[in-house]
Amino acid sequence: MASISLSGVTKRFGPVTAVDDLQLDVQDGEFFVLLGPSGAGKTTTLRLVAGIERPDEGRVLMNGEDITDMPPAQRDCAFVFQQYSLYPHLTVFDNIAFPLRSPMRRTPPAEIKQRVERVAQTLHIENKLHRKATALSGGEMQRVAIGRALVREPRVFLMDEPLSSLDAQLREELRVELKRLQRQSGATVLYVTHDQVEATTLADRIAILEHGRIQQVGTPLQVYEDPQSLHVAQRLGAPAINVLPAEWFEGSGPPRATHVAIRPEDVAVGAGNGPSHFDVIECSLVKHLVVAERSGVEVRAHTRMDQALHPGAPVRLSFPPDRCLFFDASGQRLPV
Ligand SMILES: Nc1ncnc2c1ncn2[C@@H]1O[C@H](COP(=O)(O)OP(=O)(O)OP(=O)(O)O)[C@@H](O)[C@H]1O
Repeated sequence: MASISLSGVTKRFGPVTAVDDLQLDVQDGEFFVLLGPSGAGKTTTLRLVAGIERPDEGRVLMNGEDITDMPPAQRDCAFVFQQYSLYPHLTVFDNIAFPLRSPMRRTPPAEIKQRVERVAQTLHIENKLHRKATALSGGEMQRVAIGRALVREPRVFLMDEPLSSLDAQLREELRVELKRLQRQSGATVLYVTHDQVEATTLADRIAILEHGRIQQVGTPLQVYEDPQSLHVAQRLGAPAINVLPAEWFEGSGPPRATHVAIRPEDVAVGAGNGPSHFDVIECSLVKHLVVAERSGVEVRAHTRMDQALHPGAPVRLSFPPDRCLFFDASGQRLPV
């Protein structure tokens, strides 16, 4: 396994700067997730590490060695794509065995058999090995695609939204399996997603990417609890963090604050009328979530089981100052 570093890496496509002076350090054995919206530069970053793209500026290092000019085949990275690009005319066994049979590897047949069977067992597809790849469900096909990466035991796994084409249940199952496999093998994984649930459950560390730049790096909890910008604060959390007008907090925050944000679980909910009352718009008993409104601003808050609220009823919401995050007009976090 290996560490990966990108140092001052920029990649342009004509007028578009896809990756902009990127600084990234992924440690050996780390599950590192790049999270960001469409067009943020996530796929380009993976392709730069794989060697499919060449940076316009900056260097790519693996285990400290400069690999910027090294061809992809020599980098020993296994790529798993969003679409399971299997060979339809081959069986599951032959699809998984494919990388071991490349002229560069020349693995003996007995070893191929042993490795393919081991990987198939890990992914619970051992009884499908002799089927054609096309005779599988979507979830099974994606397992085969992941198996084809695992069988190689590469230095680094690069995974580009590998679960996004699957239905919710399969995605969850495979997510758990991927994490277990990575823990057991100690593999270095650089994983791209725009799904925050996937990012926070899989990652040892997350980088939030936007416009080709890293906004913040940290463990999921660090990024969730201590976002350095409003953009990052809004990236993690479902329902999303509440953003409230600073006028509601006059005197209790930094004077330069233009936005105040608070997580739904930090809003205190009390029944009844009062000077700070809101109108309930919606409440979900299952999720203990209330949506309330005042002066056109919607606030989401978690309620207790025993709080009987209904649409149209008044509710008192309060925002403990120690749970509020203050941001300036450019969206940067302000110290309190
Ligand atoms: N080969 C290319 N030619 C031209 N522009 C490109 C190319 N590859 C990427 N881009 C542009 O670079 C930017 C970053 O693209 P990239 O695919 O890395 O984003 P992403 O974060 O992976 O997005 P998505 O989640 O939609 O896959 C986008 O504006 C995209 O249109």
